[in-house]
Parts: sequence; C-alpha cells; structure tokens
Amino acid sequence: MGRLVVIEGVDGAGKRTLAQGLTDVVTERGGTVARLAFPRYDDDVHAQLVRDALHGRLGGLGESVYGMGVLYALDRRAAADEVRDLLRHHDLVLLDRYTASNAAYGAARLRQDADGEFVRWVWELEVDRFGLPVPDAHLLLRVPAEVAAERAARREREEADRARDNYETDAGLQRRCAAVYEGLAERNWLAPWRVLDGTSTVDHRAVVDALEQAVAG
Ligand SMILES: Nc1ncnc2c1ncn2[C@@H]1O[C@H](COP(=O)(O)OP(=O)(O)OP(=O)(O)O)[C@@H](O)[C@H]1O
Ligand SMILES: Cc1cn([C@H]2C[C@H](O)[C@@H](COP(=O)(O)O)O2)c(=O)[nH]c1=O
Repeated sequence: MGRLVVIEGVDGAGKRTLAQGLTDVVTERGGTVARLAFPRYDDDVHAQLVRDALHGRLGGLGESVYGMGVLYALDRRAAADEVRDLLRHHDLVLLDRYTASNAAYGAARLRQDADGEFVRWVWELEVDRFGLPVPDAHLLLRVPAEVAAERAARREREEADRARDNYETDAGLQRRCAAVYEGLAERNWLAPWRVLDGTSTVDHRAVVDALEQAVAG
C-alpha cells in the first residue's frame, strides 16, 4: 500500500514544481509515483463548475463559501475510488491540493481561523460524511503571499490559459489563507504536516528522505 501525501500552499507557492521535483527523486530511486491535482478541471464536472464560478460565470454561486466548498468536495468524492486504486499500485500518491485547501480557503474567505466552524465543517463533510481517503502527510509550502502573487502573475504572462481567477487576484484572501494554513499545520490537522520554505530552492532529496523516515518510524 502506497502513501498518500498532499502538497498545500497559497496560489503560486510552487506546489506543481515541488510535485515534479519529488516525483523525479522517487522514480530515480526506483519507486513509483501517481499524481493528481485538485480541482480536476479536465475530468470532473464539479471541478468545471468551480472554474466557471472562480471566473465569475455562475452568478451568485461563487459568493457562497459553503456552495463552493461542496463543489470542491464533490470533485474529491468522485475521485476517491481512483485514489484508493492508485494507492494499491504505487509507492507514493502525490496530491496537489486536497481537503485542507477547502478548509484554508473557505475559512480565509469567512475570516475564520483553523479552529473555526468552517474548518470543522470541511472535516465533517469530506472525512466523516464522504469517507475520503485520509492523507498520511501534508507538505505546506510556506511562501509570503507577495512572492506567491508575483509568481502567479508571472505565470499568467508566460503561460496560455493561465488567466488568474477571483481567488488569485485577491491579495487579502491569499494573506489570510496563508495564516489559516499555518494554523492547520500547527495543529497537524487531519494528518501530520511538514512546513517547507518555498522562497528558496527546495531540497527534494531531503523531503523524500524525511517522508521515508516518517513511514519507517
Ligand atoms: N522555489 C521556487 N523559486 C522560484 N520560483 C519558483 C519556485 N517554485 C516555483 N516557482 C515558479 O513559480 C511559478 C508558480 O509555480 P507553480 O506552478 O509550481 O505553483 P503552484 O503552487 O502549483 O500554483 P497554483 O496553485 O496557482 O497552480 C512558476 O513559474 C514556477 O516556475
Ligand atoms: C482544491 C481546492 C482549491 N481551492 C481553491 C484554491 C485555488 O485558489 C482555487 C483553484 O485551485 P488551483 O490550484 O488554482 O487550480 O481553488 C479551494 O478553495 N478548495 C479546494 O478544495
């Protein structure tokens, strides 16, 4: 049975880049890695509705924090069997965002913290009610919101189809979200958290070593 590891962080923190770096190290060492990124815009109708809402195309739905939370969660619910199957066939299943993203962004939108009602609701919905696979570990890429925003803006200029959405252009939301993530990590919410400094080059070998030790220990 493989390990389920989730990468979290604000928009532009470098999650996709970290996922690729960790994948390279694990495969170099002979292991197998499967990756998913949530929302699954290419595969799931709930994720496609999320995208519409994030770009202001679903009327008032995007305003509803709980409504958005349900759509994100339904995308994961639809992926749950696939995640379980991937865990049976790979050493590492690496997720770019998962349940903690819902907790962090929703709480930040409602100006709550990691002990707030919204974070509890996400756990009740996604873990207790939907029975989603629980991660073995979270990796939080800690990056000042300004740095992440600059990276996201640069990526928007450089890559086609990467126009920033309503969350990505909201600097206050990104700052509050970074604070909620810190609270989730302090509490080891849902699973253990390891915080990585995303402002400099991440040592991918050291991260994989630490994950392997955590599994062995
Ligand atoms: N450690 C780093 N130092 C400098 N630039 C980085 C670093 N990691 C990623 N970047 C750059 O920052 C930009 C955003 O990175 P990436 O796409 O990995 O972020 P992300 O967290 O997956 O973003 P999003 O959540 O918005 O999809 C990219 O242009 C990437 O090359
Ligand atoms: C999975 C998930 C994501 N979000 C937020 C985080 C981002 O701002 C957007 C879209 O994600 P992307 O990585 O930029 O494609 O949605 C969320 O609030 N809840 C979630 O479960």
